[in-house]
Amino acid sequence: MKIALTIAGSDSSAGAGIQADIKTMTLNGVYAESAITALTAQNTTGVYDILESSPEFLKAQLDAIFDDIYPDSVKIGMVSSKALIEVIADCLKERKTKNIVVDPVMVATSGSKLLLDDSIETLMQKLLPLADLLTPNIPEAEILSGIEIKSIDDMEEAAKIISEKFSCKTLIKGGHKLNDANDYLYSEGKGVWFKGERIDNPNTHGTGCTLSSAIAANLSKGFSMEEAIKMAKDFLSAALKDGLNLGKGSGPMNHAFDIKDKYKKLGENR
Ligand SMILES: Nc1ncnc2c1ncn2[C@@H]1O[C@H](COP(=O)(O)OP(=O)(O)OP(=O)(O)O)[C@@H](O)[C@H]1O
Ligand SMILES: Cc1ncc(CO)c(N)n1
Repeated sequence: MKIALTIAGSDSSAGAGIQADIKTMTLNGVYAESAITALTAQNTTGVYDILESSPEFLKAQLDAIFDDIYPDSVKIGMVSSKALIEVIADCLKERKTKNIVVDPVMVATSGSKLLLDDSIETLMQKLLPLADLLTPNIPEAEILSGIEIKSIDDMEEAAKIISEKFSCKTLIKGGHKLNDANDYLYSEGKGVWFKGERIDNPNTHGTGCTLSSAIAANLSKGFSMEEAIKMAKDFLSAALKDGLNLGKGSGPMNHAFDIKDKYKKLGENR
């Protein structure tokens, strides 16, 4: 069995973060491991508190993982402070990790900040150059590229700038902000659009985490970057389409859309 590791924050409502990553990786047929950067007290309406892991404890988690079950791919999500970013960067270099997908999480769907402003520079200098793929949404891509994104042309230009700046492939997600469900990949001098079907579902909590984890899972199974992205988008669309509607805000998707009927009997109320 192939192994994927997520290095990210915990979401107590389990729609995003570590919990979304583990569900996604598992349902995409790989074994999921996790190193937790922070606990968040979070639900569909917002992030109410954050307790960061210490750098020493994050390093201990990573050492335990890499000394024993070596991952075939790594997805990195919420990492809020400089010291944690440095621990991860040092580990990835030392362990010669492959198939690194970085989702440069800055703000949650609910609007809460998940990355400290003064850590963005460290993220750009230390972590992003180690990535094989970056998956920013539009506001994140504006910060990383330094240009404003108001059109499809701007999306293409920003992806090229980011890709050249950090020497990696860059997938800018159209998502809910611009250009529906269409995402743009810039890689080694050429660009390609991934067109998705726009699903009319306000419950998009954790879409970014899910997409990047599914890509990492697919890379660990040996698929090419373009195949991995295409399959990840199909998985995400199906999870959104299932129409789960939980919580008072932007709710989670049903990652288990494919197997829900298999266990239905066991879960039925008397
Ligand atoms: N309504 C939708 N229908 C289909 N695909 C969608 C929809 N909304 C987002 N997506 C897709 O979901 C993926 C994640 O994009 P999105 O812009 O939501 O990421 P994000 O803002 O990083 O997510 P998060 O809200 O978890 O931080 C992209 O592939 C995007 O095209
Ligand atoms: C822990 C965590 N990571 C990432 C996101 C982005 O959706 C979130 N809301 N929570």
